[in-house]
Amino acid sequence: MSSPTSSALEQYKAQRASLIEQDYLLRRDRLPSEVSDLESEADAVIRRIRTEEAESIWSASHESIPHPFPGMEFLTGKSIIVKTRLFKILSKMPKGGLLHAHLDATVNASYLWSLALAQPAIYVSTSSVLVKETLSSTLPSFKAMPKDFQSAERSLSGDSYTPGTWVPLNAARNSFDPALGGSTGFDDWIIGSMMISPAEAYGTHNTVAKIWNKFTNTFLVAQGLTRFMPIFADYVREFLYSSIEDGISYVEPRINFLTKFMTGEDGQQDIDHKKMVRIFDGVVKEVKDKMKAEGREDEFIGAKIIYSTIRFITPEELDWYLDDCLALKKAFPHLIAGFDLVGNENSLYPLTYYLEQLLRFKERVQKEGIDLPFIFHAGETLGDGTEADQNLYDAILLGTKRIGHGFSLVKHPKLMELCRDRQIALEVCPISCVCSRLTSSMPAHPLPIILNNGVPVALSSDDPSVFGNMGLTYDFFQVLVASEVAGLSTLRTLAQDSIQFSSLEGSEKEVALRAWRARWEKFLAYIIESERDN
Ligand SMILES: O=c1[nH]cnc2c1ncn2[C@@H]1O[C@H](CO)[C@@H](O)[C@H]1O
Repeated sequence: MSSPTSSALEQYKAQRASLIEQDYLLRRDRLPSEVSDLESEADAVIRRIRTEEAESIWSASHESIPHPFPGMEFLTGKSIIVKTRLFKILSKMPKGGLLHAHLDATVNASYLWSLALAQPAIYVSTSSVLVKETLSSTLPSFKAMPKDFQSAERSLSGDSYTPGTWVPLNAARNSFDPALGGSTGFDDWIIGSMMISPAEAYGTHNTVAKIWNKFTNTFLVAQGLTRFMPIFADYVREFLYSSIEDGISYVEPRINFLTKFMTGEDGQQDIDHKKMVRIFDGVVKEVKDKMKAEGREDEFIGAKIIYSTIRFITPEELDWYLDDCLALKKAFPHLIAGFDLVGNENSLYPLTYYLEQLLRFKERVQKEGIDLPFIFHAGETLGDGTEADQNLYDAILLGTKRIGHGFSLVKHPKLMELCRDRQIALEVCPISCVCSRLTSSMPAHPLPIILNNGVPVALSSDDPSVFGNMGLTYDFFQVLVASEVAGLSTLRTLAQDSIQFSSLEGSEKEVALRAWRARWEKFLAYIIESERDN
């Protein structure tokens, strides 16, 4: 066989370099022309650490983690992630906005538990007798009771316990059967009921349908605690401060308004949605004022709420929630950013089920000149052509401002084009996708396809208290280690999109972007400095 001529080889190499260049120039995760010298230097540091750690930390043997690799399934890989220098560096990164998180799943479960233990009004019950074999699958229920409530029981775990009876929380904890682990076993049981463990996600519940059952239960448990007014205010405060601590400067949580009343301090269920939003507003103001007093106002721009209810209600009930959302928007115009329907798209009603109501609402807000867009979950599914997948068509036709998840979007060329042309951002939640069994690991996640087709992306944590991916550092870490092309400009693009496509308005957005840019420059300097000190 004769070899190619040297001119043919040279020509091929030139063509190859040009093709790579043309391809890279179209990738939003690269954009080489925008990079400053400082960013270029910091990027080189990040890449070197990533390569080194792939060969050191990720190639070492770790107890009970048989095949570690960068971007591996999160729940098992987390204990390795926190050992890396890359993680420490990313924890200092200014992340921009958090645009997709369900409020009831935003605060560390252990912290929520400590808030609950400090409330004597809280009672606990179970619907069946507790035995060792079924403990982890038996759910605790919580309820705040009025002061004069008398309980017939002091223990959940004794033979005499009648299922469904309310027991004071601390009494139940102190008397918890030693055979079930005593008070430590009690704490572990409760916290385990609000989180997803690796054994559940990758073993017992290793399908989308099974993990959704566990996932839904975590909310049932947590909401018994978070929707008690004295806890609610502390919860929101902790959500804001822990986000700020992680470099997040703006949050846009989805709040589930399905339940019409929250329980007040006196144990009466009489805190309506208006009072609840007023509490939220008060905490946001308090945190803003405190940050300002500390000269740190550039670290926290504020918060807005995406009003949500669950897609199992009837169309008639939806009318009530839409009216309620509109009334809240009128009372708190600076706070209510949009409307969404949440819950498992694979098993609950599709958007088309509510079409009449949604179209009528759209017309009404337009007529009244109110800015209250839909910000729908859609396409959070492995389905192709299923109702869950087709929610993408309806979300776009109904004028959704962004798309929550949009995991199946990449299968639809026309919809990808529309999202790019209309700049409909996707709220991409990588760790959530891994935990909810949509993808096995980060290298298999379609994020680069979305990004490089010009669709804006706001990287989000979704349900951090359930998955343990508190803040946004873990999600940014997974993105950075899952691709050789990804670098600091990828992270910068994602952070900038999260502000650009937030519900912040005109001058608010400008202020947020300006503050973020200044912090980004400091972050670059910090990376370079940390390398010198290392
Ligand atoms: O990723 C998600 N997709 C759809 N619904 C969700 C997701 N995460 C949480 N919720 C839903 O939000 C409600 C709590 O406010 C719960 O009903 C939960 O199922």
